Amino acid sequence: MSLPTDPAANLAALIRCPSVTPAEGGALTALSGMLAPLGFSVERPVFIEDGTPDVENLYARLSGNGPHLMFAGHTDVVPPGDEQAWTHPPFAAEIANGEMYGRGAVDMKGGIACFVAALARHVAARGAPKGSVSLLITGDEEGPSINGTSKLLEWAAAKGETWDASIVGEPTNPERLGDAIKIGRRGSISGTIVVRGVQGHVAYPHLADNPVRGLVSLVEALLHPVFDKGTADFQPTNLEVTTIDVGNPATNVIPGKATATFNIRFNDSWTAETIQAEVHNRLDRAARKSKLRPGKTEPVDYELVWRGRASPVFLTSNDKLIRTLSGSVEAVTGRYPALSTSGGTSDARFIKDYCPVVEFGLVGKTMHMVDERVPLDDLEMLTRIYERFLADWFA
Ligand SMILES: N[C@@H](CCC[C@H](NC(=O)CCC(=O)O)C(=O)O)C(=O)O
Ligand SMILES: [Zn+2]
Ligand SMILES: [Zn+2]
Repeated sequence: MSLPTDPAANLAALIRCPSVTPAEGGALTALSGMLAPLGFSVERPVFIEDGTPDVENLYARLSGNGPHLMFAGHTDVVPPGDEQAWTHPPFAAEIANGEMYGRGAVDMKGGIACFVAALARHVAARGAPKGSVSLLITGDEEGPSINGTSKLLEWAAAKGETWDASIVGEPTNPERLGDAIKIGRRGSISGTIVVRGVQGHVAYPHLADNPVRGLVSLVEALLHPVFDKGTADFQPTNLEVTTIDVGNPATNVIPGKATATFNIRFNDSWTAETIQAEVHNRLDRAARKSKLRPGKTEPVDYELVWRGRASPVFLTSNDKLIRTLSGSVEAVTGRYPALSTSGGTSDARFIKDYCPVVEFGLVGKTMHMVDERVPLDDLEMLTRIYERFLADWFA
């Protein structure tokens, strides 16, 4: 039986599966077909929760004597957007000028394709790894992330699975392969402020209470001063207001209600609880200020609703894992990668509760864009990095 040693062939098969989140789209079936000849046992649990789409996931395991390495990632992809705007169709895996085009090429079917190719080459050259390898692949990373990695980890752990280390194949390099591995991520939390006023006539403001005035004071208090200036390991905390909604079509009516939603990316000077407390303090102080509400003595009538689950900030401190992966990257690219914690959250935030986790994948420049694409040379180089890592880790 032929082994899936060619990362470009693996990736083409995956891209041709239109697995726009939360659809499986055939991608997990294609992946199962690649893993079976390598001796993996494959399970595909579906997780469900009210109010969220059902999602199919994959857990594949190759058992051996020695440490257990988990490769984690996702086969779901973001929608292609305007398909006419693509130079090559988003689910065709066409190659032009040495690059393969397609949704998921770098985020992150490409990482999965390379890891499978690396495993296949390892098995072909050296036989089965001197330990256990599992692939923990979700179809719910680009979606709500409710029926994906977190439930898959719980499900596998409940069956007695334990892991010694994990590598996540998300794109981590800003410009060139070898730029950076990710050893942590900032936390994330979102909230909505609802300000209630009194609706009335614009020409009779003393009879009304404009909630927009109150909301502006509250939002200003969240934007200044900055939360911190960054830490040794992380970028500064940033808060972005993502939408302000009043929905008032009339120009002569003071509205009765105004809302603002924000998202905070916080570093390790905070926890979800301490950043929430800071936000509450700032809002309470600002609610008592009357600068924008002359004549009003009562505080702004507001409610703060936290949305969804907070993502925790985390930093991996396992030197052996970081040094092994960095060494494998250097051995193939000639460059020692920076240890980065920049960017958004990833499913590593769930894995860190089970074992040390680091991330390394392709160059992320075109992820989520029209014409997402990957140089074939990068696929080959990432495969060699993963193959080297497998050899180094199990050594
Ligand atoms: N949909 C999920 C998580 C959203 C995760 C998203 N992460 C990225 O965009 C990764 C980009 C990078 O690697 O820097 C985010 O940070 O928002 C959820 O809703 O929880
Ligand atoms: Zn991704
Ligand atoms: Zn993504």
